[in-house]
Amino acid sequence: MASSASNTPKHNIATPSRLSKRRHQAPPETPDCYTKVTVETPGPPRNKYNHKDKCDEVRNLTVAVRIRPMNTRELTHVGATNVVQVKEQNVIVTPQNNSNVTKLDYVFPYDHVFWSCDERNSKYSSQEDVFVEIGQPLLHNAFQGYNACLFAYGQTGSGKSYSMMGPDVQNIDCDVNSGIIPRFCQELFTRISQLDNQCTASVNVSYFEIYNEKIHDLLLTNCSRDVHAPLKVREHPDWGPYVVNLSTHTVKSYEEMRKWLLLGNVNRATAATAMNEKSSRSHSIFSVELSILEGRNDLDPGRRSKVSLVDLAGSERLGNTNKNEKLKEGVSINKSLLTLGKVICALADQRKGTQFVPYRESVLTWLLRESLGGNSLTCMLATITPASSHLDETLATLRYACQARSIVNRARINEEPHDRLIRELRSEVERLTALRHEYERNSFGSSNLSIDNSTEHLQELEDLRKKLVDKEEELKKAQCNWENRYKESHLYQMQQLAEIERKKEELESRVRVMSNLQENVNLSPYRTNFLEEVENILTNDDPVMDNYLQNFGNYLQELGFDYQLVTNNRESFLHIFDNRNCRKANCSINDIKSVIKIEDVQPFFKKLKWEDIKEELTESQINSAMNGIYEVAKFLKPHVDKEEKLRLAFAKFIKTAQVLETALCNSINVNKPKKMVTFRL
Ligand SMILES: Nc1ncnc2c1ncn2[C@@H]1O[C@H](COP(=O)(O)OP(=O)(O)OP(=O)(O)O)[C@@H](O)[C@H]1O
Repeated sequence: MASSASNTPKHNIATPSRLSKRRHQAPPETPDCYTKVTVETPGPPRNKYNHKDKCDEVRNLTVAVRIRPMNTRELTHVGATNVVQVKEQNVIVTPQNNSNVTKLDYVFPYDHVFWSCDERNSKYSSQEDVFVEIGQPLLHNAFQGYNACLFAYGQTGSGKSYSMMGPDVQNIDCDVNSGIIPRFCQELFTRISQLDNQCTASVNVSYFEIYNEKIHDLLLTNCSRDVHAPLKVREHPDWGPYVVNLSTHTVKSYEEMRKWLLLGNVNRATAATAMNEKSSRSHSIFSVELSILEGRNDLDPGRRSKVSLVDLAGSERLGNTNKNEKLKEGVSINKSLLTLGKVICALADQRKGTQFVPYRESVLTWLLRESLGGNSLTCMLATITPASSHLDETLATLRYACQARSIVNRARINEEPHDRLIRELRSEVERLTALRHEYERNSFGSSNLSIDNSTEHLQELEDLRKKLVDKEEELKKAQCNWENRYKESHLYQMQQLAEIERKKEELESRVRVMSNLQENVNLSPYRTNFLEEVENILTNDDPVMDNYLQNFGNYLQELGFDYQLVTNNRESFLHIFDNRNCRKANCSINDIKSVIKIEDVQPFFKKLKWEDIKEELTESQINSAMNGIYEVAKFLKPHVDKEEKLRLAFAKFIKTAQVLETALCNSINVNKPKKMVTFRL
């Protein structure tokens, strides 16, 4: 196997692009898998970005391919051969030649190629080699403040979990076989311990899986994952998509981190499939959040980063799965991977003007949005088997991986703008200081400078000195400004907190009042503030219409009058309406005690004080008028903490307006008996 790998590729090596041009010439017996690779596999990205901007890193996705040894099943397959070879950073696929027709090789170039088929071969890449090449840069990026992501992609059983975690996911102690994740965790703490004494670092971890398009927290200790409700994805305006209520755990040592990793691995869904004895059936995402503060207090600059280590489930060909109940699982896994493929395609095509990237079509791609074409430095590890029996999947994986190399990510150092300014000024000062020293050494150390040259150098040196002094001054100012701004914002935060506390209390009292109020009393933000007082004079009890009053009411109606009984806590009144003459009168219950027979009604009426009925307002008229008052009030509202008296006066105004409104609303004719409200203007 190793020897075949080291064979020099045949002369008919052709890049996939050449092959595609000749595809129509392929003989009829060309196997299916060739025609399946319909999209032209891209060559190396022509405009490879590796441009370091002032604050941004614009970089193509780094793509690595790892080839694992053939397993027993593959070796015992009839006609099994090794069809994959490696030459420098190229993977060469040589299709099996069982006819006389000449077949063409496929050559795929990558950033890293790991040949892990035979330990005795000099090209052999161990777990450590893989970590050094693609794991350590992640750590480096994280310490600089960049988000980073590594995801393992490949066919089921091709070695993703082996590369990411190791041969046994439940025994991840760091040894020669440990995968990228345990090594990453261990080295993370080694590096933290080597940080400057002034720096403080904090590490948080989370671990979840996406299983059948549902998210499950893998770090829940006492909760059965079967009954636990799946978590949801939401989008934060600054951080992008995130998992709601996902548990995160602060870890202070590798030992603590290891415990969480092990717990997560145990919880991860595994099931036997026809392809792989203990195949991982879910996509798992292990995230490490690192915050570094360059000093002991909040004023010192800091940076944060998030590293996502993703072990994708293998793409399962449904035809190869022998259990029906696994069908749904396979479909969901394929849906995520299918969308991942679409996303990779769309992103790779961005240069050609494709705008839409279907991130939202699957949970996986939605959550990996920042890692694919966003604020992250991302690496893809594609794993393959060299066995001829899996040629078509291998070609598909290689094509995917090749295409992914065209994806461009734009990463930012995650820091506050003032931290960035201070960092940039500091590095500028350092650069200028070094330049000055260099100049001084060169100018004064060299004796054979001409007079002209030395004057020129002295002038340049002077310029440098000035520039340096200016920058140091600027840095001092920036630090001072930031300190003042911090104090100001701290004060402001405290005020806001007090205000929130006050609002909370107000809200609680509003809720209490609202739950007691009659449903026909309208509420507005200002109205509710003062309803508690009104509440005292409102009553929910209906006025009692005893027999006597009932009789009197009947008399009134016979004579063509309307009436309305109104009551408050103290006494009841009768409003009598003479609609024919557009007038009304009020009388107390005691006043009508003298009316015993219908003949007594007329003299009783004569004694009443009548007043004209003015046109009644409708409820909506009252509401719109009151809304106008409240709108004006909003503009008049005095500033918090300013002019206490004015605020008091304003509060009284609002209160009065609100009481007035309640009274007006209550005076409108509706079917229900009216409440009587007394108010002072
Ligand atoms: N580089 C390697 N060297 C030796 N053995 C390997 C290597 N890669 C994978 N294997 C072995 O191949 C088998 C399948 O590997 P692994 O479980 O990592 O595949 P996978 O891609 O994660 O599968 P799935 O998609 O089903 O999760 C395991 O027995 C593993 O030990």
